[in-house]
Amino acid sequence: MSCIVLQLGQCGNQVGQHVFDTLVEDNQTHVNAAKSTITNRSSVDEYVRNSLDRFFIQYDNKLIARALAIDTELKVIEQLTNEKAQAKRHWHYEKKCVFEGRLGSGNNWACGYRNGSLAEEHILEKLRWQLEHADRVDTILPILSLAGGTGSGLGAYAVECVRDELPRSFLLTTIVVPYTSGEVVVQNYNSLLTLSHLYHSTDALLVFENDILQQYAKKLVSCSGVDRPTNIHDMNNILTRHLCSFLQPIAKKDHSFCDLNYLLEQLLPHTFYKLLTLRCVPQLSDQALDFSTYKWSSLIKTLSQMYINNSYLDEGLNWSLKPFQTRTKSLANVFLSRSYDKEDLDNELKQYFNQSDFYSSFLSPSNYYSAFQYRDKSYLNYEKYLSFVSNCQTPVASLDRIVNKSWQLFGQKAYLHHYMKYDIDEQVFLNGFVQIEQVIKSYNQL
Ligand SMILES: Nc1nc2c(ncn2[C@@H]2O[C@H](COP(=O)(O)OP(=O)(O)OP(=O)(O)O)[C@@H](O)[C@H]2O)c(=O)[nH]1
Repeated sequence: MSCIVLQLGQCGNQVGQHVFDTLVEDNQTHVNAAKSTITNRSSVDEYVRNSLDRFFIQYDNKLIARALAIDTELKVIEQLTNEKAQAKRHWHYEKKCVFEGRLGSGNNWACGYRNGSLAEEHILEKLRWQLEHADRVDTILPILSLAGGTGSGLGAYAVECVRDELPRSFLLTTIVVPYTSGEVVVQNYNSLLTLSHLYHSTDALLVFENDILQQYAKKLVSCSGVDRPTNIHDMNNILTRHLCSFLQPIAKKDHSFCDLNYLLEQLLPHTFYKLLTLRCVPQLSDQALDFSTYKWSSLIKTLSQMYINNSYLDEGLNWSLKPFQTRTKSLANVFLSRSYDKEDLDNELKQYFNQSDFYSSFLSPSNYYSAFQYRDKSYLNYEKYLSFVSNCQTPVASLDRIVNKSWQLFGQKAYLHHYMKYDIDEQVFLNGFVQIEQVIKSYNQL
């Protein structure tokens, strides 16, 4: 089974490149592990093979990313594909799968969407090239930011085209929510329009928020003992570590690897509930990792307290909150644990996560969560790594903020003329409001 990554706009391309770097890095970590640590070499070889087949075309000893890199500006694409950048990596992009425009979309969703319609044939041609080089493509992974013009507008258009072209493939879209403030004035309009279009055309939306990524990056930089400001690279590192922990192979109880679609089916019990979040532990800087040991019980306890606090971070938690005071409810959950140790986590997970207060009342206890373990290799350079993917209420606060801020502008008809120039009229906005308000309401009723 293969996956194709659709890198859309500046953010999508920068994050997408990090994703492939991280996948390759994870596939290589066992090479340096002590021989005694790896007790099942053939399973690890199978893991690496499985990951490479999923994300790379292997040709003539080279790894070609199963990716489309699409932007309407040259800058980022050039940075990704120039010879110097390609020479540093163990993998590269196929030139035929790169599309760069010349004009950008000027942070205007409507302009991006129009650019998407102009680029449709080029995008589909590149997609078909990738399809021809895969035995079976089950999952398409678009990555984009909600706020710019290209990722959001052209991205929304491209995802609709892919949906029409591949009606049976799973579309899992990674979205990056802009900072709450300090960016472009129309970011909430762009976000609203992107969300409402993607909610139609994709099966699931995996939500990352720049405010949280920045807070997380600050925490890691400050505990690494280095005095420097955080940058976008730190944030993308965190995002992709989370994301790849979900994308890399994981085993079922019978030790066979499961497809990504199998995990997604566990997480999407109802077609209307598409919002996924990822919480991972431990949250340590690379420098701190070398000096840290931790137990599964403490990782699971921390994760449950993060959930109770409705927080993505393990810092600043209110430890006195009890499960009945949980600030979020969920509809479906998946745990993915990776390590070299053979411990079974079932009892620990039960102790902390068999809490009816965590879940929607629709759920029966047997459906609270599913757990998957891989115990023949750890993830990257972590001794143990636990990822918790959840279809829960957490992202609703961001959606609510986007809708409210958009209403404030829309009420005064502010900036609408920028959108009308590209045939996006008030009705398109009103449809977007109705749709996302319905999503918020449905999640709030869980
Ligand atoms: N996490 C993260 N956010 C990014 C990155 N690059 C841009 N952003 C965010 O993405 C939003 C802007 O979107 P971009 O992807 O830069 O813009 P674009 O989609 O290329 O659109 P145009 O510039 O209008 O052509 C802002 O919220 C930025 O904070 C990145 O590498 N990582």
